[in-house]
Amino acid sequence: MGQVKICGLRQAAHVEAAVHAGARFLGFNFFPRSPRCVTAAQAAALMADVPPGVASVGLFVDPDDALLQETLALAPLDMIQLHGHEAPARVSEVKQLTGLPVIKAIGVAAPDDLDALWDYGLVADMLLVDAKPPRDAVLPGGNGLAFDWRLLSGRKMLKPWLLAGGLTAQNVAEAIRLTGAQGVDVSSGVETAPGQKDSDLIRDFIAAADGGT
Ligand SMILES: O=C(O)c1ccccc1N[C@@H]1O[C@H](COP(=O)(O)O)[C@@H](O)[C@H]1O
Repeated sequence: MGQVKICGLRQAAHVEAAVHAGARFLGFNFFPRSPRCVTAAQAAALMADVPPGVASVGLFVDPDDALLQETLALAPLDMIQLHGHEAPARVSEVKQLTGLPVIKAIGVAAPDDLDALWDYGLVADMLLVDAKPPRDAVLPGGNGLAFDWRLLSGRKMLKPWLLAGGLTAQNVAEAIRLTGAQGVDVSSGVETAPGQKDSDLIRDFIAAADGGT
């Protein structure tokens, strides 16, 4: 089975659905402007029954040290996802500060955006290749937008990576086929409205991703 990350979880029933369906990563969103945002205490409660072998990932956008430390004091995350404009040096700092592996999200819209995959591959533990958000977007991710997956075809990566951006149960197998991704990450595609996850959509997505890998 390929690796699936279900991001932006806010309810225990959806955590359970994701775990039972075989998700390897669960994403908890700490970006205040997101409709998927949770507090550290809420994330801690959601993580309480997550079994070993399933990683709890904290999603942050340009976090300062205090936010990272305060969140980790309550929620024992396994990994940090950085989804803002963090420079490579900040990725290294966050790794050192938290002692946790870091997933760095890279927005892709055109071939020029691909150079960053190499630069961040030198410092991050895992890469997350997402669609670049539109200029006027409120959210730097989680917009349900895909990019031209053919840009990644045959691309050598320095680190393990997840494909994200506009993935759904309907398109994930094709996305995996075109990019060679060994893992995928989804938020909007398993929701009925922004921030409203759906257990059936989570199960359908994981089954479809499994069929594609
Ligand atoms: O989901 C959010 O609200 C979000 C907010 C800020 C940064 C990143 C966010 N989500 C990440 O974006 C990918 C792609 O989302 P989608 O499937 O296209 O909706 C998602 O998997 C999250 O990792």
